[in-house]
Amino acid sequence: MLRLSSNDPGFAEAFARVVADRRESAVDVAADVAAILQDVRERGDAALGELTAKFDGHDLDQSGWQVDAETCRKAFGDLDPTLRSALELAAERIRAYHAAQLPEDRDYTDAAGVRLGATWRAVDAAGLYVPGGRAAYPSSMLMNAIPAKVAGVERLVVVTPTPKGEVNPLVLAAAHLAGVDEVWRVGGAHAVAALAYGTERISPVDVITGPGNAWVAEAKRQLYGVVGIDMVAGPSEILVIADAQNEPRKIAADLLSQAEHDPTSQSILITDDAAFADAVEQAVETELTALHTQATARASWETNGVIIDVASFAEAPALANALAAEHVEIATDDPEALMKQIRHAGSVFLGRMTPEAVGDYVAGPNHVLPTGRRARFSSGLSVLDFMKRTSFIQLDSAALEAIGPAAVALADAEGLPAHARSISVRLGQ
Ligand SMILES: NC(=O)c1ccc[n+]([C@@H]2O[C@H](COP(=O)([O-])OP(=O)(O)OC[C@H]3O[C@@H](n4cnc5c(N)ncnc54)[C@H](O)[C@@H]3O)[C@@H](O)[C@H]2O)c1
Ligand SMILES: N[C@H](CO)Cc1c[nH]c[nH+]1
Ligand SMILES: [Zn+2]
Repeated sequence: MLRLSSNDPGFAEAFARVVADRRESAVDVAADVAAILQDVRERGDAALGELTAKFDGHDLDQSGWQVDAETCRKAFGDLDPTLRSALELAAERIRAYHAAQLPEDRDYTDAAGVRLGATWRAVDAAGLYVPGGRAAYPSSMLMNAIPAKVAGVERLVVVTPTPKGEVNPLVLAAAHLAGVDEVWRVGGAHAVAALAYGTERISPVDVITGPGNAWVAEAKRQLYGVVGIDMVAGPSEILVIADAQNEPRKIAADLLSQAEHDPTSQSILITDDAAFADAVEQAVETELTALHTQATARASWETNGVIIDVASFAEAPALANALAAEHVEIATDDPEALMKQIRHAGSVFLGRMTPEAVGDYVAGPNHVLPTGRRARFSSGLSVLDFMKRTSFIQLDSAALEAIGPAAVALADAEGLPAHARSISVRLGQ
């Protein structure tokens, strides 16, 4: 864990190093991933089977490549009632939030008499990555599948690893609840490759969404263009901006909530009170001992944790914008004032009673969010990631008379006479 103070003479350089390190390629997996993608492209299911045996420790021919719909339905039926209600509440809130994102088609005639518009259509097939290496993620099943359903995608294909061949029943129950069509028991970069290229068993998809570790995130990044991707959603990150009015143990718990995801996860605290910073540092130690995910959270906190004390919160927005973190929690008296100045963040959590973890499960907005400073140019997963827009144009002869000559002039200037001709022949020239 790194302690920094904005009063220190070397602060600017030290903070610049923190910003430069905010990439999941803290482990550089690009070359390994490129080799895996090529292997799956060339050898299909044979490669997928071998890589699953190597990384997840089971033989797909023995354990089964796919989980059928009846098994998912039964997993849902067998759920403990409390867990079923929790899953249903999460699903309802996620559905309601995403339904409001559905875009409207446009169709109008402008002043020149030209009819213009755009229609939104869903992709035919979506590949949904549901992580499952260190922990199982039924919540990510809902966060991927519900927006895809709302968008109107016809084929929803889930890939999810089942380490040692063990399937998590809540993940299957969530697949049933969300209306997923196929569940394949493969994970990692190889599963993403299978979705993009297709294999003997898995038909390719048009868009791949969802979160994952460094290998999954890098595979999506490299496959962009072969398929659509939502954005790069890698190991989780949290930036907490908190004043001394908070209880240190609560802020410590918030920092560890993301540290426990992955040893390469990143948790940062900005505070305006050095004594509070000390107290949170101590509280993290106490909280860590209570977690069964302690080893991962400790590795993450020790390697990537940062506590920055600033002279005033007026310094915080610039630091937050440079970090462009996946999650930003603002636990101060006037969170709104700081939020207005934060331009780059995946999602912002306002006030002392809004822990980031509530957004991971039940708030409604999507928890699949850009990491590695990509909130500078990407947004969280939405219904629009499963849709694309087609524009349309219609002219009558009066409209063509109005705007056609300008097009002819531009086509001539570009040295493209056939373009000019296709317009001028209709203008009677
Ligand atoms: N940004 C977001 O929106 C968001 C949301 C939820 C979860 N997450 C992140 O998802 C990740 C989940 O990670 P996870 O590991 O538990 O599950 P995962 O499913 O993402 O990855 C597990 C798979 O990685 C592959 N793998 C592991 N080691 C490998 C190696 N050395 N070489 C090649 N492949 C290897 C294996 O196939 C394994 O099945 C965490 O980093 C978490 O922070 C991010
Ligand atoms: N915090 C993760 C996004 O970075 C989402 C998640 C799912 N389950 C728990 N947390
Ligand atoms: Zn989380």
